Amino acid sequence: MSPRTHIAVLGGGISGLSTAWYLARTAPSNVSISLFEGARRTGGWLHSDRVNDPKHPGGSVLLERGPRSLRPQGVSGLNTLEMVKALSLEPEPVPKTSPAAMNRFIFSRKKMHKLPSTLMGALTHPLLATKLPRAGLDLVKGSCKGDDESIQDFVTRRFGKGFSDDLISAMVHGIYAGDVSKLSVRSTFGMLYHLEKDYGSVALGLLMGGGAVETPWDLTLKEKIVKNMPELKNFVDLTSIYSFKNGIEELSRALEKDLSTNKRVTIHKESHVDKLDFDLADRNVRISIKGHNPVNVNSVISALPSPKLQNLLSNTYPELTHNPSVTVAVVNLVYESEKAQLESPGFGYLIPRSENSVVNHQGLLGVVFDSCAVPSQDSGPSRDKVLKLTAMIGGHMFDDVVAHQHQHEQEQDQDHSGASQSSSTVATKSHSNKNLESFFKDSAINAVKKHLHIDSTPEIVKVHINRDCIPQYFVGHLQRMQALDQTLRRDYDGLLAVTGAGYLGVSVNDCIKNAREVAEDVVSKLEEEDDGEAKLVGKQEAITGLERSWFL
Ligand SMILES: C=Cc1c2[nH]c(c1C)Cc1[nH]c(c(CCC(=O)O)c1C)Cc1[nH]c(c(C)c1CCC(=O)O)Cc1[nH]c(c(C)c1C=C)C2
Repeated sequence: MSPRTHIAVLGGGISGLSTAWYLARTAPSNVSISLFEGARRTGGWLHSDRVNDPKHPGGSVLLERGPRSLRPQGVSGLNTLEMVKALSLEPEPVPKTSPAAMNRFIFSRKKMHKLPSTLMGALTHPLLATKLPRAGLDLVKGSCKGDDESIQDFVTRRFGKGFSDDLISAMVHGIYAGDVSKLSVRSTFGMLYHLEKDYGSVALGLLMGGGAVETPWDLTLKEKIVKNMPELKNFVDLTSIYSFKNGIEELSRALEKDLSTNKRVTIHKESHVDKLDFDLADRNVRISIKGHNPVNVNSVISALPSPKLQNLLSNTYPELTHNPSVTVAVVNLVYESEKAQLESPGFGYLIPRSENSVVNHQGLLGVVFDSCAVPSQDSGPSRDKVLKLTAMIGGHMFDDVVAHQHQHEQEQDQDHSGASQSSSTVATKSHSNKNLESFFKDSAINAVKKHLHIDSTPEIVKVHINRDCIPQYFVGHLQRMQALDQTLRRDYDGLLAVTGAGYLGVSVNDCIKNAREVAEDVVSKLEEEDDGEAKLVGKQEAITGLERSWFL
C-alpha cells in the first residue's frame, strides 16, 4: 500500500523532532512524514559537548550550552517524562532534598540572597522588606484595564516601584534573558495575570489556591498520562529537576534515532527549504529546496523560528517578525575542585537589572553551578574532582555589551597606533569576534572571582555565542498569536500549522507538549475514505497550532 497522505515538518530542533515523532506515533499507516531538519541542529542552544579533562587522564566533563535540566512537574513535565520513558532514556534525577533544588541565589547589593521558591515567598522576601508596606497595595489595587502589560508595569502597579528591579528582573534573566520592561506579563507569568483577573489580588488568589493556567486539552492529557503511567507519580514527587548522563541533547538524539528507524519517516538532513507555495483547491503544498527537486505534500507543520517561516511565505504576517530573539554568550568554566570550592552549594545565582550599572556593566545574567546542579555527568577520574560553572552573559543587554566592547577596542587601538583602523572589514570583524570571545571569557572569570571568591585559573574554558536563542514575548504577544491563528486558518485552511518556542512557551517541556498538540490535532483532521485510507481534508476548523492561545 503506497502512502497517500504526506505531511512535512520543517525544523530539526526539539520542536520539529517532537512533532514528527508524535505524528509517526498517531497517524494511520498510509500517512508518510518528511522532516526537513534545516541547518545543523548541533549548532543550537540545546547542544552538549563532552570534553577530555586535561588534569585527570581518562576523565571527561560534560559542557552544556543552554537549559541543562528539565522539570518533571505539571502537565508539560509529565508529558516529557512519558516521552523519555517511551524512548527508553534513563533520567538522572536531582532530588527535591538536594542543595541544587533548595538553593537558588540572587546576587544583589554585594551579597548572595536565597531566591524564594514560591510566589508567596517572593512577596515576603527580605530583599523587598523595605517595600513591604507597598506590597499591601496588592490587596486593594484594581485590575489592569487592558489585556496585557509589561512585567515591570504589572509588578509596579500592584506592589509599588522597585519590585521589578531586584527579584523579578533576576528571575526574568534566568528564564528569558529578557527585559522586564518589554516582556508581556500575560505570556510569561500567566499565573500572575490570571490571579489578578480572577481574584482581584495576587496574594488573595494564591491564598484561595488559584492561578493554574491549564487548557481543557491539558487537563485531558494529564488525566490520560496519570492513568496510563501511574509509576511516574513517585518520580515527580521526589524529583526537583532531571537531566541525562550526556545532557539534555540526549533527548533530541533519541528522537532522531527513533524516527530514522521508522519506514514512514524520511529525514532530510541539512536541507535548506527556500519557499512554500500553497494550492488550496488541490490541497497541495510545494516545498522548494535549495539544490534539490521540489517536494509536494498535503500539509506543512513549521517548527522553524517564526522570522525564518516568514522568509518562506509570499504573504506578510507582522506577527511572525514582531518579537526579537536574544543572543546569550555561554562561558563554561572547569576548575580543579581541590583549588576551587563553592561557599554555598546550590543551582546557581542570578544578577538583577539593578546591579547592572554597579557591578555588572558587562551584561552578566547569572551563573549555574553545574557540578552541583546536575552532578553525575562527568566521567571517570573527573567525577567529584572538578568544579564546573557556566556563566550566561548578554541576553537583552547583548548589543549594548558588544557596542561597549567595540568602542573600548577602538579606543585602545587608537591609543596604540595613534591612527584610526585601516584593515579590511572582514579582518576587523573576525578580529572583533575573537576579542569578543576573550572579553566574555574574562568577564566570566572575573565575575566568579568577585561573586564566588574563586581565584584559581580554570583548567577548561569554552565560550559559545548562542545567536537568537530565546524568543522574547513582547507585550501583546497573546493577542498577536490569536490574530495569527485566525489569518493562518483563513489563508491556508489547514495546509500550514506552526509550533515551536516562538509561539506559546519557550521551555523545552512547552515545546514538546505543543508539538504533541499540533501533531495530534492534524492527525484528527484525517478523514477515512471509502477504501479505508486516511486523507487530510479542509474543514471549517482547520488546525493552525495556535488554538490554545485563546485559553491562556
Ligand atoms: C542566567 C541565565 C539563564 C539560566 N537559564 C537560562 C538562562 C537565560 C535559560 C532557561 N532557564 C529556564 C528556562 C525555561 C525552562 C526550560 O527550558 O527548561 C530557560 C530557557 C528555567 C528556569 N531557570 C530558572 C528558573 C526560575 C526557571 C523556571 C523554571 C524552573 O524553576 O526550573 C532560574 C535560573 N536560571 C539560571 C540560573 C543560574 C537560575 C537560578 C539561580 C541560568
